[in-house]
Amino acid sequence: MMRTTAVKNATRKVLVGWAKESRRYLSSPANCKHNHRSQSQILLSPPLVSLDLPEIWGSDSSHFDPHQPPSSITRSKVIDGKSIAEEIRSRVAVDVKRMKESIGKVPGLAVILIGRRRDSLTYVRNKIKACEEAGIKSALAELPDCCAEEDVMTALLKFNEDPSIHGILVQLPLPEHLDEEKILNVVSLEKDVDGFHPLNMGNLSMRGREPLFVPCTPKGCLELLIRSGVEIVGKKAVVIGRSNIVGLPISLLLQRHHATVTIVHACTRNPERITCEADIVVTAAGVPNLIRSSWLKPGAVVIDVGTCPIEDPSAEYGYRLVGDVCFEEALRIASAVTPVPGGVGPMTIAMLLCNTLDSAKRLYGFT
Ligand SMILES: NC(=O)C1=CN([C@@H]2O[C@H](COP(=O)(O)OP(=O)(O)OC[C@H]3O[C@@H](n4cnc5c(N)ncnc54)[C@H](OP(=O)(O)O)[C@@H]3O)[C@@H](O)[C@H]2O)C=CC1
Ligand SMILES: Nc1nc(=O)c2c([nH]1)NC[C@@H]1CN(c3ccc(C(=O)N[C@@H](CCC(=O)O)C(=O)O)cc3)C=[N+]21
Repeated sequence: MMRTTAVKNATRKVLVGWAKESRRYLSSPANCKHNHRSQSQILLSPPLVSLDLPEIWGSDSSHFDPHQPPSSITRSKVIDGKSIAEEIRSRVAVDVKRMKESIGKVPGLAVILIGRRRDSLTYVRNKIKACEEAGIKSALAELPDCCAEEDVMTALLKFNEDPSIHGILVQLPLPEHLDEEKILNVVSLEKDVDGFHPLNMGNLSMRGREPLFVPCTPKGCLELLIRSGVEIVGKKAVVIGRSNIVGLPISLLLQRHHATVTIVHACTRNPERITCEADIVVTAAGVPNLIRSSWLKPGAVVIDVGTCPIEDPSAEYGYRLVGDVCFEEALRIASAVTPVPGGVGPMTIAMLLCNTLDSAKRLYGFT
């Protein structure tokens, strides 16, 4: 019963948010050329975050943060994902505390880690540490590389049924012998904080529909753009990569924010000619130094999702991460660039905490 009310409230919230955003979009002078059309003809992007984050998902890409003075929207050349993520995480922590004090519940995240890939171990460690710092409960199921699909399903079903768990993440990539599609299909839709369930992805891609969760990395990229004051409406955006978990959802999100989006992938001929016309380049290819200065238009904004581990015995864990972008070259020509590390990566984790909190709020009808 309580659950039904909570879901109804959440639905109402989305609708109210949608209507509010519609009004804002239609009344914005920048969009007045649309005003003669009927509202239903306009692709409106409703807010995607129902956490009490700033109203940053508005269709006009302008953002408003009730906790920050407007002067905080500054454009520096290096987009500092680490500090933006820290700010979001501390606000999640405040909300978690408020939830605990008022209803005696905290959000819970379960992570399923299969095998011992070095990078996966680091990411999972970081996610669990971030949960602890935000007051979110975490549970880790570690399975050996050679585990059977059934073992994964058992762990998944246990978390699906556990009322103290509001988010479930199956760390990818999985070992070769496991069927990723089959496994991700089993994650409860209401706990799919990664947003990888086909129904969440489908709703993200369809006009007029709302996913319960938006994938963390794509959401983090948009958050970085919006918080850095980058205008998206009507801009030419190029996304490099079309994977289900990064490239595709990023392109869908940019489209929801009214960018004109081109997708570049491994079979694209002459990608450089396409990227050098873009106002915004989001790259998620996993190819170190793919993006040279000749690939960029002067003044472009560059979001580097790529994280390639490169052997480095002098680094703490024996490797360091490099992005897709030749950072020094990009700095010379772009108006803003995200670094690797310290750009999109920390935002992915911050968005995971947001989605987990959001999930718990939705379940308990807590606002
Ligand atoms: N910072 C973060 O939080 C995260 C970072 N990542 C990183 O982002 C990168 C991409 O991840 P993911 O999407 O999972 O990787 P995938 O390998 O699944 O996808 C890579 C995509 O890039 C395309 N691609 C590969 N090489 C080229 C090229 N030379 N030119 C143009 N396109 C190319 C591929 O094209 P095609 O489809 O034709 O094969 C594919 O669509 C990786 O480095 C990963 O580590 C991933 C998740 C989160
Ligand atoms: N189900 C699932 N969901 C994911 O979101 C997911 C995944 N599987 N598999 C792997 C990719 C990769 N990913 C990153 C998360 C954080 C950083 C991150 O925090 N990076 C830090 C550095 C990390 C470090 O090395 O210490 C940075 O860029 O500054 C990077 C990458 C999430 N992924």
